[in-house]
Amino acid sequence: MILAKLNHEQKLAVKQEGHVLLTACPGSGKTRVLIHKLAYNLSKLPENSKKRIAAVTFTVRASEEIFRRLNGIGINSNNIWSGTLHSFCFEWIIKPYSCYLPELSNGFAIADEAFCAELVSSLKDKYKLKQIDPVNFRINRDGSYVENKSIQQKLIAEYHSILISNKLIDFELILYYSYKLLVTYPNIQITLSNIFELICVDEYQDTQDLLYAIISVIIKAGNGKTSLFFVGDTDQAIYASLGGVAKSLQEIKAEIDNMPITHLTLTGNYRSSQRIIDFYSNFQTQKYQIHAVGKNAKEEGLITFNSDIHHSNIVDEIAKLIQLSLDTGIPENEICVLVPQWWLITIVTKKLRASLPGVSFDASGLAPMSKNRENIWYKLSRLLLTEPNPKIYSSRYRWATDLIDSFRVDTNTEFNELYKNERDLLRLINSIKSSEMEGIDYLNDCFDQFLQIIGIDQLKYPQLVEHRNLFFDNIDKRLNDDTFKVPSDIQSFKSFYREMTGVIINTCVGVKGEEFDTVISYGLLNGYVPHWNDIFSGRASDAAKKLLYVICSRAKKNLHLISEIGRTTKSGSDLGITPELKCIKFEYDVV
Ligand SMILES: Nc1ncnc2c1ncn2[C@@H]1O[C@H](COP(=O)(O)OP(=O)(O)OP(=O)(O)O)[C@@H](O)[C@H]1O
Repeated sequence: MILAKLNHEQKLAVKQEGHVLLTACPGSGKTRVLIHKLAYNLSKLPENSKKRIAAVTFTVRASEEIFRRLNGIGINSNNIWSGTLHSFCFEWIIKPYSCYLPELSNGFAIADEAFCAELVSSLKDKYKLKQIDPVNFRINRDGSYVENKSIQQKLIAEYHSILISNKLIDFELILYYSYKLLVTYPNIQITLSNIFELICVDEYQDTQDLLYAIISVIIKAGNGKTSLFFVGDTDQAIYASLGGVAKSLQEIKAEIDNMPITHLTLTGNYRSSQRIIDFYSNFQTQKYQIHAVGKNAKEEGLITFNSDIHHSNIVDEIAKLIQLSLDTGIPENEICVLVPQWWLITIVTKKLRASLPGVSFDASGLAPMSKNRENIWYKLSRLLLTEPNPKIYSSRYRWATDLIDSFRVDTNTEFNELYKNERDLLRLINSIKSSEMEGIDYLNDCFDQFLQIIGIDQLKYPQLVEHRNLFFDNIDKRLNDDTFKVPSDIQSFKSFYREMTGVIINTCVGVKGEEFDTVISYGLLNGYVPHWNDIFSGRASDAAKKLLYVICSRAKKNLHLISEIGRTTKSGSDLGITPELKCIKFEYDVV
């Protein structure tokens, strides 16, 4: 029954036992298989089993989507853990076992990105590096730096020692310390392999070496008890310059001591028209035919490429294209505008809102509080900022569990008997209201009311105060950062948690795995796509092809590509059209 909506190949993939590597083209149903694999394996767990199934995703948005979809097919996801690799490591390794590491045994918090960026900037000045000089902060399995230039290495060493002396860890340290804890203490490996009967990794092609290292240690400790399910597409590997490695079957096998892995694939694309597929096949690195098999297969749609528009007119042009789709009956949330750099999201959204006042827009990913995800006040704020609604009941229930756990860790006490279970806690939180209009004032007011009702004097718990200060400091920095121009009113804060119903504005990385009737992508210029980092690291052509492949394969029917003119480098040279796009011979439509 669970598998009724899958084709034969997809069913086989779900039912395949043991370790599996599933690679297939865009739109072939990899995510669908992953969701059903979780549901299928869950259905086989005995009732009241303590076993867990993990789904490690590339973005937080993707893991929320997993829960939403499981909920949609009526699956109780209590035994599923899903989140990014960093949250997996933080929750299952760092939090429970940090006392074993001298660097973390006196307490720690996750460093805010803005704090790290400021620190790196001042260290670059100190070490006489230019602000644009890249520094690779990744750490190898043995603790050495991936970065090989000696000045940069000194900078990283000082950066780490400042973080540690401030009891802070960044994302790279979370991964490295997790790996170190795992290999130093085999009991942790064994415990995790006893907990997890299956570990799924989505978009494996973009994960970094330490992911393979961490997951394979757990798989090996399980010695057959824990299965691995890797899902991805090497043509969509767009993180190479940021450390992503698409390992081959042989390499993955070697990671798990040559245990057998079944390599499966899926054929056919259920998402896009054949015309769109034929267009983006130009950017394929492995040549094979992709056949459209879904309901859009025969759509003609529109495929346009504009390389004449001046960048000062770009918003009007995008607005025109959005209107064009709306006029053909495409709903707002089936239109996506892809910006070349994430900090442009809020600026472009603001301008488009002014240009199309009757259209709603959803700019995701820039919530001012999103950098505090492990902070207890973040966990409380997302419950305060969302309305009780049956559609998100299971998410809010999960967030309440998370809040109860964090409260226990931060205060060493339990919630008042009255609010000890999720339902009572949610009822309490739903009853809290504030008339404050500014996001920060609103949250502060709600936090105070919350503490008062549960009878907690935060001053008695230094960790609560420390985390509250950190939470608001981070928001404050984000709001005051001119680059982001994030709005500060409470409605904007709340809008980050609303279900997306408007035209989506995001980056290519932000919409990995998603699909839209119309995709509009601008900034297709050498220096943006591919990014300078790719150009400097000698991977320009490969990176450009893969980015274009991912961008174009999000579209079901219409695709509008723009390489605007008039954009320059800091030194004033013109940015040219991405060469891999420029050389394509295609009969574009004219609109
Ligand atoms: N067997 C099927 N029958 C009908 N529709 C399907 C089937 N399999 C997948 N789809 C639909 O095809 C679309 C693409 O599926 P999905 O997102 O799982 O592909 P994917 O392989 O993960 O794509 P990408 O690599 O681009 O993320 C979705 O709308 C999905 O619901």
